[in-house]
Amino acid sequence: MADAIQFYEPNERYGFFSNFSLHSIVIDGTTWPTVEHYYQASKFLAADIIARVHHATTPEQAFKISREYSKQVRPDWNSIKEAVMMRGLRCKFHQHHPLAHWLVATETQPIVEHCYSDAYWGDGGDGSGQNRLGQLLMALRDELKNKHPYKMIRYVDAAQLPTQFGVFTMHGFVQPDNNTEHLALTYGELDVTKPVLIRLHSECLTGDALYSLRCDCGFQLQKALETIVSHGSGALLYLRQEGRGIGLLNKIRAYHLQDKGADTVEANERLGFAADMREYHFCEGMLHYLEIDQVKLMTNNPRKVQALCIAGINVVERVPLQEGHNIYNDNYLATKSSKLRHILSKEDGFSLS
Ligand SMILES: Nc1nc(O)c(N)c(N[C@@H]2O[C@H](COP(=O)(O)O)[C@@H](O)[C@H]2O)n1
Ligand SMILES: [Zn+2]
Repeated sequence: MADAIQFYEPNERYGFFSNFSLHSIVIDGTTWPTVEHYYQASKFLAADIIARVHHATTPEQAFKISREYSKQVRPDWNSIKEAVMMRGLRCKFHQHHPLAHWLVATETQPIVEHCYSDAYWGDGGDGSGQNRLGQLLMALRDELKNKHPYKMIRYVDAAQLPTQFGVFTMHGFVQPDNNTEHLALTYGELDVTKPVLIRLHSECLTGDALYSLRCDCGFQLQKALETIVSHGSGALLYLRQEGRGIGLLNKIRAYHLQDKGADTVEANERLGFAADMREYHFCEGMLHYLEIDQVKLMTNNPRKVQALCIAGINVVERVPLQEGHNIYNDNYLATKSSKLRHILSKEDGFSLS
């Protein structure tokens, strides 16, 4: 059996599982500062007691106040307390998207509230308790894992990524249907109440890492990261769709055909592929994790704009990203413009040599 995750203090690694973690929830139009406030207040029918618990300054206070009124707990409490707790948990995890992704990321690990003072919700400290809170969290995990968007993308972990432009946070994901690994690089505090500056960047090993002049990818990647840093915040989704989705070795085959005169679309087609094999549906899940639903999108590619719109993301602005035009990618960019409908305009600095 996988190692159990034990949680208790809200400031520890898995502290977000605690009902004392500072994640507010909205239930029937009322905002509760924590699940603990909601759970403790639900024990009572008297409006003045509910209000006192509701307005407690901390979850610890909410717990303490509720104990003061232990004689006035509603008579049916024992029969409804699990449902109340589950409702609070569902609201917390549905209303704070990263928490839900972190919960699903624990896969099949047992989740245990390690608590000496509680043998009902917790494990009683020695493992003899019922761990009902851990059980409900695992039940919620089972509910979520096969649902949209957790089915299309799985969050795995995050770490710092210092770059020459600034220090980003790198969030790792896996696409379960084909095991492809993707990244989201975020910079600064994302204010998701406003459109977030983002880039969907498809992997191009040759351009991004090997300084190729055959395309514009490396230049666009650099410019996008620089722009995000100078803007103060934003996100770059690095999508592992090498070669417009045909893979690196097929891209070499396509380049070979282009060396013999084919354009970038003809080369793909001669190899038996569509001009562009990429899909973007899973980006919706990555943006869901980041709680982004409105964006300013850095791209020249209308398919990326369209894909986000289909995914329900509000693309309030397309920010042109015309970078790295040179004699080696002149024909490539011209074909991107004429056949793949990339928006490359004179006003934004594009002109064929
Ligand atoms: N299949 C293929 N043929 C070429 O000639 C190419 N240069 C590429 N490059 C890939 O295109 C993607 C970037 O295009 P967008 O600017 O995002 O439309 C990226 O996956 C490159 O590897 N592919
Ligand atoms: Zn490229």
